[in-house]
Amino acid sequence: MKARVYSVVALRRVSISLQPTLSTGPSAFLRRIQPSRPSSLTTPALRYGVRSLHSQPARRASTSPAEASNPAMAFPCLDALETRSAKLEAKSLSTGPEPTYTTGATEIFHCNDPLSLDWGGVLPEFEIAYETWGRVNADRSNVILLHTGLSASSHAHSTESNPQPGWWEKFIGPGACLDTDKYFVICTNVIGGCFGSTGPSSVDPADGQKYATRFPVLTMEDMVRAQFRLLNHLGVEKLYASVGSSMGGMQSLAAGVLFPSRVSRIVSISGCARSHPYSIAMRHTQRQVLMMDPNWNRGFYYGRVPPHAGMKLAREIATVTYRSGPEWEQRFGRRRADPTKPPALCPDFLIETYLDHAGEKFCLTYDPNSLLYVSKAMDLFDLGHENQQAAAERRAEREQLIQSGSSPNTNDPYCSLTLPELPYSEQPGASIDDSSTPVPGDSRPPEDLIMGLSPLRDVPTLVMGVASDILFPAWQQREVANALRLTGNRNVTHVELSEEQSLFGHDTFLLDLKNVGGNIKNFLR
Ligand SMILES: CC(=O)SCCNC(=O)CCNC(=O)[C@H](O)C(C)(C)COP(=O)(O)OP(=O)(O)OC[C@H]1O[C@@H](n2cnc3c(N)ncnc32)[C@H](O)[C@@H]1OP(=O)(O)O
Repeated sequence: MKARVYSVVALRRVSISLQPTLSTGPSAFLRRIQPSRPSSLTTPALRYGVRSLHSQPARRASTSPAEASNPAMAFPCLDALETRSAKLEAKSLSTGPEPTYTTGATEIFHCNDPLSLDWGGVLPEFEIAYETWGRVNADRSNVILLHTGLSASSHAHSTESNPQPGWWEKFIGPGACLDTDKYFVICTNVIGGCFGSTGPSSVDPADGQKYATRFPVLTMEDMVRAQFRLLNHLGVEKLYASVGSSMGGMQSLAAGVLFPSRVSRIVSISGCARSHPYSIAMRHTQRQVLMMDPNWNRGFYYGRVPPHAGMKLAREIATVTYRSGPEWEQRFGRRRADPTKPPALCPDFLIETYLDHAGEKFCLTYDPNSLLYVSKAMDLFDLGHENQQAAAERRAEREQLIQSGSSPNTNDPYCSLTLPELPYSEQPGASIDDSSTPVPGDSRPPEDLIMGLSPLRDVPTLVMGVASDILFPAWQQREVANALRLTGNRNVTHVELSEEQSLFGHDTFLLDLKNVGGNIKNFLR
C-alpha cells in the first residue's frame, strides 16, 4: 500500500486559527446581520448549546476588572459552525436554507403502484433516480444492477448529461471491471435516499407536505423491491449480475434471496448477511449526535436551518469506521497540524483535522433524515430465516387488512418503542469464555442464517472481504461464504484482502481498483 503524507501546507483550507475571535468572530458577525434580534433566543446558532457554554468565559475575560490567571481559549471550530448557522439562517429569510441534494442529472422512474414496506409503512407512489452505462443487448441478458453504499447517489460513473466523475468512475467503462463493452450497468439511488429517489425529503402525495419523519421505516429488502419495479419497467427479467459493496453488498445478497430466479450472479463486497452489534453501535452513535442537534427538530427542519453540526459529527464518527488505524498511523502518525502553536481543543492533530474535513465536506451534501432512515435500515438487516419469516407474516397481515377493506391506521405513531421498565440483565450463556468461544465467521454459521440464504444455493456468488475493515469485519464475509456453501451452493468464491494488500479498511472498495476490480472482473467473465 502506498503511504501518503499530507503536509501542514495542504491543511490551509481547514483554516485553523488560534487567534482570539472576540471582536471579529461570528458573534460580531451575528450582531451585524441581525442587529435588532435578541439573538440568544432566535438564532439556531445560539440555541445550539455549545455557543453559550464556550463563549461565556471569553466574554468574562474581556470584561472582568480582575486579570484571569490564564487567557481564554479560542474555539475556531465552534466559530465556524456558528458562522455557518448564521449564513444558513440569513439565507432562509430569502430562498430557504435547505441545500439541494443532487449529484446531477439522472433518469427518473415514477411508479404509481403503492409499495408496501416490511415494517407496515406504505409509499403510495415513488420515484427512483437511476443512471445507466453501456448498451442493453437484444434479449436483455447483459444487465448488471449496481447497488450503492449508504450515502451514494446513482452517479457511479460520468454520463453524457453529467460529466462529473462518479463514485466508481474507474470501475466502470470499456474494458473496466464492469465492462460497458459487454454489460449494461444500472445504478439507482435507493428509496429513502435524497438524490432523486423518494425519501424523507420528498413530498407525501397524501397532503403535499414533505414526509420528514412521517416517512416509514425501511429495510434493505424494501429498497430492493423498489429496484425490481424499475427492472420490470425496463423489461429486464433476469440480471446478469447483482453487484454491490458495503450496504450495496447487503442489497446484492437481498436481491438474490428475494428474487433468486431473476439474479444469475451475485457480487457482495465488504457486505454481510446480518448486521452485527458493533456496526449497529457505531451507526447508533451517529444517529444520536445528529438527533441531538436542536436543528434536527425531530426531522422537521425543511425550510429551516438543517442540522449541519449533527451531520458533521455523524460523518466524523462514520469516517472513523470507514478507514483503519494502521492506515492513519502511516498517513498521519502523531503529527499535529501546526506544531509551532500550543495544543488546541479544536482539531489539532492531523487525524483530527482530517476527520473535521471529512465532516465539513459532507454535512450539507446529504439529507440528515435520509441518513437516519438508511442507516437504520442497515441495522435492521438480517437475512436469517426467522427474520424473513416475521417480515413475510407482517406483510401478509397487512395485505389481508387491505383486502378486507379496513385500512391500517396510518395515523398511529408506530415507532413508539420505549425502554422496558426492568433494567437489562445479562442473558444466561451470554458471557464470554475466551478459551472456548470460536471466532465468529470461522465457526459454523447459525442454522437460521444457512436456511435464510438457501434461496441462493444455485446462484454463483463472489464474496469479498478486507482484513483491515472494522465496520464489516472480514469474519462477516467468511460467515456469508460458509453459510452459502452449507446451503449446497458449489459456486462460491471467497476472497479476503490481507492487510498487506489494503489498509484502507471499509473504503477499500472505493480505492483498490487492482484487487477489488480485478476479482470482480475475473468472477463476472
Ligand atoms: C457504509 C456504507 O454503506 S458506504 C461507506 C463508504 N465510504 C464513504 O462514504 C466514505 C467516502 N470516502 C471518500 O469520500 C473518500 O474521499 C474517497 C474514498 C473517495 C477517497 O479517499 P482518499 O483518496 O484516501 O482521500 P480522503 O478523502 O481520505 O482524503 C483526501 C481529502 O482529505 C483532505 N485531507 C487529507 N488529510 C487531511 C488532514 N490531515 N487534515 C485535513 N484534511 C485532510 C485532503 O485535502 C482531501 O480533501 P478533498 O477531498 O476536499 O480534496
